[in-house]
Amino acid sequence: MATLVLLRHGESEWNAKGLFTGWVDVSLSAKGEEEARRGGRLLLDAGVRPDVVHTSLMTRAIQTANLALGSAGLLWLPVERSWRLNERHYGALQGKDKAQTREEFGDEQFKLWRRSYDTPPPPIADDDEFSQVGDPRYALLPAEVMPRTECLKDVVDRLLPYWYDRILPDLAAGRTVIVVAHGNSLRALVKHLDGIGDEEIAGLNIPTGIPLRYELDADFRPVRAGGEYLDPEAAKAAIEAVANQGR
Ligand SMILES: O=C(O)[C@@H](CO)OP(=O)(O)O
Repeated sequence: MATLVLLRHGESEWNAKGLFTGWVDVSLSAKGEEEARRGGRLLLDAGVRPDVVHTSLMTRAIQTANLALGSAGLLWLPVERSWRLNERHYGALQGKDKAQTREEFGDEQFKLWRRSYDTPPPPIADDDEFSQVGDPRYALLPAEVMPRTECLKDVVDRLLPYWYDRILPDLAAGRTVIVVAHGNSLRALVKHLDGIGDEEIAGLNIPTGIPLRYELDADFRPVRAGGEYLDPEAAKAAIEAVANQGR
């Protein structure tokens, strides 16, 4: 049996403003910092002690990992970071207000862009102020791999190599793993873990800052579908709030 903990970063400055964020590298809000610290205390209270942390290359996930692990007394943990755990690239929607986008394009299109499995938003132009082309952290990424937009399916495709090559070996070695990432990169991982269908995944939302624990069997399949939030009541309300963004 292996233990895997998934943690979405705390509220970011752009979550608070209701903007599509994607690969734009915004920081946590003060509330998000507190959520991250609380996430660490939840780990401590539940007796979950990760041996290794995996994060994306994005500041909000790295800050969350540091704050959560700091409050759990685990700031020393070995860490591995990868762009493959980044948030879904939101294409030309990056920097746009969610409520205004919904008003301008209608509920159907808004839902498709936000939660459908295989409809990406229009690509972002390389000279857009919210493009990541030229960002030094992606300098080693081959040009043809650098996304200009992504749907959830694209995220599954770029995340799974990291799951199989980097995370599974840690779990197989008996390590408890914590993955600190993003709403949509974690939706992609949960879809894979729980075998959620392409239609059904539209209804799944991940709250900020609340650890989600999975016990995995010998085949690295969840013992209990959906895992277990370490604060189920808070998770319920927060999931609802994510689902209702843009309304
Ligand atoms: O803007 C984003 O990058 C994501 C996560 O914050 O938003 P959504 O939940 O709308 O996919």
